[in-house]
Amino acid sequence: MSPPVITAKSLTKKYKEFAAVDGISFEVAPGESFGLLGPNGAGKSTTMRMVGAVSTRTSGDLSILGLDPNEHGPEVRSQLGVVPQQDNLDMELRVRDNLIVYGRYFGLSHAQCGRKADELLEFAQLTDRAKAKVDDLSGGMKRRLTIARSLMNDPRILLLDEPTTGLDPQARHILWDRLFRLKEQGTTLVLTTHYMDEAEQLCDRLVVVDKGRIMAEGAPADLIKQYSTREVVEVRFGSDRNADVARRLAGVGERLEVLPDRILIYSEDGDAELALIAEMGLEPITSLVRRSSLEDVFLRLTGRSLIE
Ligand SMILES: Nc1ncnc2c1ncn2[C@@H]1O[C@H](COP(=O)(O)OP(=O)(O)OP(=O)(O)O)[C@@H](O)[C@H]1O
Repeated sequence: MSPPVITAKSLTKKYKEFAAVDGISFEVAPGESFGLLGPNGAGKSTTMRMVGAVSTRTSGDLSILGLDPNEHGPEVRSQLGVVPQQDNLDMELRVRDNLIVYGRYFGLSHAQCGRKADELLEFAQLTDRAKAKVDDLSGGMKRRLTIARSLMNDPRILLLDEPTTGLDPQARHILWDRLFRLKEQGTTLVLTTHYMDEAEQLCDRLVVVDKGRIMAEGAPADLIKQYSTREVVEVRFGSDRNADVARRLAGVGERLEVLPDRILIYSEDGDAELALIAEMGLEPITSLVRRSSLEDVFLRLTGRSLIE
């Protein structure tokens, strides 16, 4: 097996006494799509900044492509593509020129920059916007341009911090499609997200992080198998009846989770549990049976919902 492209051991970042990242360890294999899934404030961006060689660690070990980013910052950065949480495109420049200027930073000739920019505009489905002002692009287009820009230096690893936050569903799907394409081409992707569906779609493997620590690690499907049941029944009875109904439901399904607005029943067979609820004479206002997701894994591990 090829050696990992990223190795973190007991990686820690403290701000004064507060550990934003608290001793996390993980490895990323070449060509893998690896995710950090966790709620706001979990320490995902802080981890990404250390991996991206723009922030130094307080303790622990970190190796990126065999190099310590604390000692070889520029060399590490030259081999990475970075898509930050907030687009930081140059608003003064036209779409294509954003790519050209970025390529020049990396020492590409003007001709090389032009060729690469055209290839990446095609990839980002922005060819017909090449001469547009950045300001006139939609949010999804800006994101795609930021990704195109991050690829100008042919990075070996692409770091994406919350790539689709703030985008509408259609724009997210176009972006996911582009990231799938990169994955197929063998680019190593490391992404942070607080969207469980994004993590399930894009990540071969992920770590669930909360309060600076890793709570679990694995492929999305394996995590769901390990920490949840096959199905979940979501029933709403009205928040004033929740506690009372939950008492009566004790023993139904394998496990109950009582949230302020609904009750979750974890079960291998959701329809059977719904039938049981009906037999008990309980009439939910709404009910649905769905597949377990990473949201359920997070709830199980932390007792909290991913998006609060
Ligand atoms: N420069 C800083 N000084 C002090 N505290 C910080 C600093 N940067 C981050 N933190 C704190 O560290 C914790 C982790 O922040 P981080 O941005 O890494 O979280 P996150 O998981 O990426 O969430 P988000 O998606 O909201 O950025 C938070 O509690 C945050 O307030």
